[in-house]
Amino acid sequence: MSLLFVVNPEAGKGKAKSLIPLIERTCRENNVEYEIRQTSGPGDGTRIAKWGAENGFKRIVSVGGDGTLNEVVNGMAGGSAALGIIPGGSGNDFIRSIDSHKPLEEVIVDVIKGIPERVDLGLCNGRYFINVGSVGFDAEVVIKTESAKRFFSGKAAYVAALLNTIFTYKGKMIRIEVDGKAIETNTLLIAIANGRYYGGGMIPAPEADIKDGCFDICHIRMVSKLKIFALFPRFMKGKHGSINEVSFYRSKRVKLSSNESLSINIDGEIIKDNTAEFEIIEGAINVIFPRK
Ligand SMILES: Nc1ncnc2c1ncn2[C@@H]1O[C@H](COP(=O)(O)OP(=O)(O)OP(=O)(O)O)[C@@H](O)[C@H]1O
Repeated sequence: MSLLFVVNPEAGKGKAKSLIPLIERTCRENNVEYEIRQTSGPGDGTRIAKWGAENGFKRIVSVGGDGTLNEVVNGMAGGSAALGIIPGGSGNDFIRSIDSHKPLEEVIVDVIKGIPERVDLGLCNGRYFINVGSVGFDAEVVIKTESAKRFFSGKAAYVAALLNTIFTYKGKMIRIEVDGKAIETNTLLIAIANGRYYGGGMIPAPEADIKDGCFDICHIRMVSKLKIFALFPRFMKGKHGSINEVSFYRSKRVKLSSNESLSINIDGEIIKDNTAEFEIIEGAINVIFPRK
């Protein structure tokens, strides 16, 4: 059996790269053939994973955060190789949905010995995602965090972006088509969830299941700034369901459109478009699960 490790050397401020000696040692100890390739910039994870899928690697392993994982997924979707995940980024939200809280050494052994199981993927405007797509407040926070990184590091950049967004975000008029119904409303955010956790462990859709063939969709209508402060801690814990402005849907497809350009957050990466068409692709990828 051959494994390909796709390592983003920049992920987690070098954390993913620092795992290379441990990966090499664990593979040698387990007598498996392996190859390690490092990404050289955005998009390279997709290219390397595609190359691996076309060249007979049975297991392709993302070593980085959710951005690297998204790129690897886009390179191997539709093929028969199984996806392994080693958390080495600053954001490692998807892996929380497959419930691995083991030490990294054991995670690497799991990637070698774990059993692959079919998991759903989302497709948005032609691009695959494995975790969560969203539009609105949280996508603005992602954009602002990137700019804040010029002045602050890590968590401080995120907190600065969050506060800035709370004070400046005015809502987005979005038309939402789901299950043959359409609503148009001023929206705080809409999250289209395959995985259960995003944005550093927040829980937009507490019932989301990566194997159920459906998205869990959380829509929150625009609320006052004061209410955003009240809502936020509940959203973090997935306890926002009883709030009036919150609605949940479960569906295989959802279409969002607006007269303005929408910032669409796909597994933490932003794309811009006036429409976002989401479709679930049931059992589209084999993911290696940790051994019990
Ligand atoms: N060699 C490289 N240099 C710079 N960026 C890279 C390199 N290789 C990959 N990338 C980009 O790094 C991005 C972030 O990676 P990832 O999300 O895995 O790590 P992270 O540490 O969790 O990052 P962040 O928290 O900043 O999103 C990816 O979208 C990828 O395109």
